[in-house]
Amino acid sequence: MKKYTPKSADAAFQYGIVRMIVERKILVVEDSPVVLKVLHHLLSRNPIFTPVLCSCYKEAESKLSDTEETYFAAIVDLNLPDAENGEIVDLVLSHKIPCVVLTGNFDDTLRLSLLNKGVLDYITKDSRYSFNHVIKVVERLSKNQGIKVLVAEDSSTSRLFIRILLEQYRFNVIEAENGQEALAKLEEDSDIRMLITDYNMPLVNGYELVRMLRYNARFQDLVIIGLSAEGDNALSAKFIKAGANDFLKKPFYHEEFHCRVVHSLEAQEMLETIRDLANIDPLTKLKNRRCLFDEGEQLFSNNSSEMSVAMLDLDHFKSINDTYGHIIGDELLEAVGQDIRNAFPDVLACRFGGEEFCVVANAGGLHLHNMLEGFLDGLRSKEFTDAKIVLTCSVGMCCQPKDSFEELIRVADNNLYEAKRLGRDRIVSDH
Ligand SMILES: Nc1nc2c(ncn2[C@@H]2O[C@H](COP(=O)(O)OP(=O)(O)OP(=O)(O)O)[C@@H](O)[C@H]2O)c(=O)[nH]1
Repeated sequence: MKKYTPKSADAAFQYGIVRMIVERKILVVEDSPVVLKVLHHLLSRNPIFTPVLCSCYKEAESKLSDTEETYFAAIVDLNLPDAENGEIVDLVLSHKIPCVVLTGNFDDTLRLSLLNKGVLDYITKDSRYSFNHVIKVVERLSKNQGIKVLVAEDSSTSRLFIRILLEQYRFNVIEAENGQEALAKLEEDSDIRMLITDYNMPLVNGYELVRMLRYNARFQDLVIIGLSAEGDNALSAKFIKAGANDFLKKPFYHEEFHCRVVHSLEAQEMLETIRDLANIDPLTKLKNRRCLFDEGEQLFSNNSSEMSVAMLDLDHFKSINDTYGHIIGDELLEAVGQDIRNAFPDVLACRFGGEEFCVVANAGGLHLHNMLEGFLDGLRSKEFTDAKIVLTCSVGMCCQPKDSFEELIRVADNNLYEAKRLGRDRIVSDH
């Protein structure tokens, strides 16, 4: 069974695991006040973006001359009143800022020349969806920054070309000269999210590499794109049958390259979001009961003799709901979820149901007992919400070896009832 961990920074944000927000300034150069207003509104909806608005070339030039400021990306109107021939694009690119071009009319030749210059996208202002598309491109850039891509390719020229294309989209790129080196890098660095691999490589070729990776459950979420020189028409199917997500024939046009890279990544991210939704309790942001049993059984099968389990249940929670209402009750559960994540950082901590939680440690009972004491002390000394509500919690532990994971839970649950019977706010353990 698969161990669940949120992979993307976005998922981590969504589930409240990452709290720090990094501000990213987006330069917007556009002479139409209406378009400026729309872009400002759309960008401001994402808390990490700070739009910096300019209505002409001169204003943008002056902003960019301030060397203290760094811009994450720029959205520019191609035809400005004081720079009618797209000079703004060269200005922005000369500062090495990723640039999205907005234009009033579509011109295929101009579009190609701009993309060849290194512009990320060329978008016509023909409907309100165009502006959403611009924001999507900038958001994608922001996500890409945290994504490590391994390029496995024996030709240094090709490797460099692919690196440049990926870095244009702000991916974090690492390289390997052959399949064997790629495999070693993937084994040692679990942060690599995507592999772009050539077919013809010494030692281990791209096809063998993909097959080896897909045999290993650890690499099931790795996004793989195969590359090959022109000629072998059967190769694309071969790569995809071996488990690659997509395939590109060289020489490829860089817009197609980016589309395929982003498309494959987004498909994978969607899958992970669905998995997050299936595994994380939305209120407490703790793993849910189904995840507890999946991961708990796995821990048990790896090391059943050194396993300890605790069941935690908030005391008199019904009277808190009755006194303050369910909304406040929910706020408390949310805050307790955060406290549990903080108090048990390296162990499996889940919401078992209602106001009951379960913590599973792959270690002896003493270690878990100490962590639980710390958590209960923290809870007693805290006042929740404006109503200064004090919470306590009863805990049942099972630390003696048992025949199954379910049996560990059952014994911990019995001890929890004993803790309640003895007056609550305490730990009852079998150690
Ligand atoms: N607000 C809120 N309340 C919940 C949620 N899940 C369960 N509860 C409430 O938790 C309370 C649990 O009550 P009981 O099982 O009677 O236990 P208790 O009042 O905590 O008493 P002891 O466990 O004996 O200390 C019930 O009132 C449930 O409605 C939830 O998601 N939100």
